[in-house]
Amino acid sequence: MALLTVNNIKTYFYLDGEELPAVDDVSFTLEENKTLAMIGESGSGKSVLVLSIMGLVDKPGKVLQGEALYGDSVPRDLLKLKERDMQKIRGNEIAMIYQDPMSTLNPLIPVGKQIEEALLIHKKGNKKENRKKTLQLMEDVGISDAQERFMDLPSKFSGGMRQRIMIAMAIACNPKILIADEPTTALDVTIQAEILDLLKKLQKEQKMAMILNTHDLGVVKDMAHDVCVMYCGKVMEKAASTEIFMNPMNPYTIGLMECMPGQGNPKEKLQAIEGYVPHPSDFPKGCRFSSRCPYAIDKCHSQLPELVEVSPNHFVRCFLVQEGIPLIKKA
Ligand SMILES: Nc1ncnc2c1ncn2[C@@H]1O[C@H](COP(=O)(O)OP(=O)(O)OP(=O)(O)O)[C@@H](O)[C@H]1O
Repeated sequence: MALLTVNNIKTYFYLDGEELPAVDDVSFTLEENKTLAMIGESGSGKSVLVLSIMGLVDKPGKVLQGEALYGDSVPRDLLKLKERDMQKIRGNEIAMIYQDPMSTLNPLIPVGKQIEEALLIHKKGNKKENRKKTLQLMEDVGISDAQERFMDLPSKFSGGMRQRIMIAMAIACNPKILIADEPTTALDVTIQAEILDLLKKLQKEQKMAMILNTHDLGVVKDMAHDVCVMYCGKVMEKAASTEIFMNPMNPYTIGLMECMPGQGNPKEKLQAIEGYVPHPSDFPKGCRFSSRCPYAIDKCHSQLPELVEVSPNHFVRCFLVQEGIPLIKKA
């Protein structure tokens, strides 16, 4: 069942007299207890999208349109809630973790106190219960000597351990949705796997739904039930994860797959998508990927394709796919 239905969100930034479409008409559904991965290179709009849903976009940004219908029986539009009501949901029913734990953790306050604070803000229990719950949360996220480490400052912990503390804060109030924005990007590869395993375990135990922003298809394959591929503020492809990996259709998705280690002959050099993600002030006139797409035809440079359901629950934004034109790379 749908827990969050996002319809047509547009979030633009206004800088130096220019209008910058960071998130441009994005829609998706997050199912209860499921993980939806948002994948795309840096600058594709993943962070701005989740900040828009959380009501955390500040000037010069503005959410111009859309709805984020949250809840299963009587859904409420998060974008229309008063800040006071949104505060009750943020950190309580919908929690977020970021790439850099130090941007969330206060360096001057012991970690145990910070986790406890997350419970206090939402008035969860009395002092004694909260202390017990905090120690349990620390154990749950893999800090085994919780009692001894309760009063330690964040600086006493490694990057991976800080991320565990941030996860403990995020899950303290048993959120229904956890938004993880590049949660492992800043960590060593071995630690990344541990944090992802932890998120997977907690999601199952706590029956949370999760939105996972990442630029790493390996993470998507391992974690996600559903996938949205984003590029330059637009959804390029959307389907169940198994379908995306078996049958990627959009040239951008195919490009991302070709960059993924372990896809082809291990002796061969990894492919890369040529060029860079354009800045929003410089998006191509037609399909946003047309300036880098190895298959682009004339039409792709002048018209923007719609996102079309090409098979049940598989949506693709590409003229070639929609018109059945075979993808042939230009020499
Ligand atoms: N405060 C801001 N002012 C102006 N432009 C912004 C601001 N925040 C984001 N943007 C622009 O919005 C676009 C989308 O950025 P966003 O951070 O959402 O991308 P992303 O896919 O999450 O990438 P990353 O993983 O690097 O954060 C980018 O072009 C970015 O430059």
